[in-house]
Amino acid sequence: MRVVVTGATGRMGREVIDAAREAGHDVVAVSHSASGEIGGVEIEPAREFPTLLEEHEPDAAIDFTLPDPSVSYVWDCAEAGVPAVVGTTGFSEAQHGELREASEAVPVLQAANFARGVQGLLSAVREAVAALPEYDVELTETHHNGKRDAPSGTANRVLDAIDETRGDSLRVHGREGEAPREAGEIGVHARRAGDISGEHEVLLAGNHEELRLTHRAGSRGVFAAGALDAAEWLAGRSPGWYDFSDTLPDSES
Ligand SMILES: NC(=O)C1=CN([C@@H]2O[C@H](COP(=O)(O)OP(=O)(O)OC[C@H]3O[C@@H](n4cnc5c(N)ncnc54)[C@H](OP(=O)(O)O)[C@@H]3O)[C@@H](O)[C@H]2O)C=CC1
Ligand SMILES: O=C(O)C1=N[C@H](C(=O)O)C[C@H](O)C1
Repeated sequence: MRVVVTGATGRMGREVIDAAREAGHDVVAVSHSASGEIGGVEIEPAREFPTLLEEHEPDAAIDFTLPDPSVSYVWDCAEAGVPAVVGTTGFSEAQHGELREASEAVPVLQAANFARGVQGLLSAVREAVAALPEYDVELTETHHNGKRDAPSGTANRVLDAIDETRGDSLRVHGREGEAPREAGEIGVHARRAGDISGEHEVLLAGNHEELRLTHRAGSRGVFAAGALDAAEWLAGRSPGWYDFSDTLPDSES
């Protein structure tokens, strides 16, 4: 497969380039800030992105950047007919709308988390919340100190899954001062420290007991591998909006 990787010098960009090269894929690395070489691949300037898509005719583009450049890269993919895998998080509703609009022209797969275990976490959370409707729910996510968006994209996805199961909840982001817990609210806590790849814990408590559902990514390689799997799956699909769960085995049936 030939992949174009944007945000080449970022934490995830580097990881995807290394994983893609290791898997024997042909990589075009794109950066808005750097030149030279990365992971043994020559860096191409972001301003040339549309031309690079035309020249290299990649099977897919993989983007882990920031919301604004991500939307712009996906529009270029739509123009060039290149499938786009988007791992970037922190989009506004309007930006999400733009990605969806672009997916009318090309296949677009956006996922807040490319770790397979997070799909398991989502299923387990839905089941637990349905089985324990009266229990208090709190969500804590922990990431490295360079992360910009909070709560994480995955945390928002988990919160949406809870709401899909038990109806819209009040999300309380941290607590300070006089802040008694209200029935049904969900406390959301974002911790930033060191180089933690990503941890999400959903706590359900009631009836003098606790249930903790936790996903912990052991390294960023997990996300890179998932994004590459998604790119292989997406290449050659019809235009449309896809989810990472669509790529996993039991969704093909
Ligand atoms: N879905 C998932 O599984 C995962 C998602 N993420 C998400 O991926 C995103 C990136 O994370 P991470 O790699 O840690 O972040 P980094 O800050 O390390 O990398 C982001 C990169 O984006 C590029 N960039 C920044 N500003 C611009 C701009 N104005 N125009 C074009 N490119 C720009 C830069 O690369 P360059 O200068 O080379 O262009 C930068 O290094 C985040 O939203 C994060 O939440 C992270 C991990 C897993
Ligand atoms: O920024 C990160 O690092 C991560 N971001 C994603 C998110 O916002 O959920 C996924 C993962 O947890 C790592």
